[in-house]
Amino acid sequence: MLVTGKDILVPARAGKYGVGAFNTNNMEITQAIIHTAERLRSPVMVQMSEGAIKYGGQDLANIVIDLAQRATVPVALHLDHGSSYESALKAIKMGFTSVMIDASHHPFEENIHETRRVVEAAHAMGISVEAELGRLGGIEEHVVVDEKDAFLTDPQEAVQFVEQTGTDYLAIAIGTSHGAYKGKGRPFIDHERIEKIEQLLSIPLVAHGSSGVPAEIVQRFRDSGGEIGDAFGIADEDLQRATQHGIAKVNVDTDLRLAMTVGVREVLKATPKEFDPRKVFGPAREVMSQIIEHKMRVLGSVGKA
Ligand SMILES: O=C(CO)COP(=O)(O)O
Ligand SMILES: O=C[C@H](O)COP(=O)(O)O
Ligand SMILES: [Zn+2]
Ligand SMILES: [Zn+2]
Repeated sequence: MLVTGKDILVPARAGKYGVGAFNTNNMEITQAIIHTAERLRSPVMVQMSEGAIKYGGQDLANIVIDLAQRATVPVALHLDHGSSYESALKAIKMGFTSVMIDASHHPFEENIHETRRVVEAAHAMGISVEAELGRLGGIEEHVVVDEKDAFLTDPQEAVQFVEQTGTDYLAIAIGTSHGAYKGKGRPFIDHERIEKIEQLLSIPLVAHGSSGVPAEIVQRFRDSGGEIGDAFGIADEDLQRATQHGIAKVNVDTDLRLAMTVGVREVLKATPKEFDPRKVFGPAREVMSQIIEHKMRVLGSVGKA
């Protein structure tokens, strides 16, 4: 069933488990996400960035909405990294049930102002809101953030931010970063910071940049002709600890990008004469489903629907 992000994340925070928020860019990724959630009786959030909206538009949003409405587990359609009030409102008009306003690159007061505008409008329409405070490294939807410019979320500032904006859930910078290169080796996750924020805030917390970038998928990517450097993701143990301390929404995009691409590359490498799109793109769904299942088991959302 199609629900709001709050309907999914408030129980997750209370139940001390995480819910995967998986980015989609096409039908096959959407099917892998929602069918796996259905099979494992797990709530799930399907998210589209502004780039995905540009790529798939209302066509793709409608695929998500239709699969979500026909699902028997809770599914939210979420705008990932919305860059403006207008972008958030446009997503709501498209049928999104949760929107992020990411004004974390603006000065604190401006972030508050922009976020509060979106909260007031979204709440008037019964839609949930995610905001962000602090700055991840890596590449975000609209800006490249050099590691030196990244900064972790200040717990006291987070309290003030939530009080003044009314956001339903808050993305915090805790050491994760977007993309396949999250640092040399295991990224450092500031669990002390998470646990301080957990004590001060009762709303669901969000971890961006939470792909695990599994070595097995990276190897399959290389073996099927892909080129990738020293790729590292967040460790399962770090995610499990974070979900015990307030992290309820866990964002995953890179892992599905790698899995989808591995699925396609392996078909094209093994059967160079193949040109049936169903045979080229279809097998990737299974590769993605395995990644999604692993994440749902790590986060503890299996059976929580
Ligand atoms: O944060 C994300 C989407 O908002 C995705 O992070 P990854 O790049 O680690 O998948
Ligand atoms: O955080 C960003 C997401 O991974 C989406 O990235 P994208 O803008 O390439 O779709
Ligand atoms: Zn951001
Ligand atoms: Zn993100």
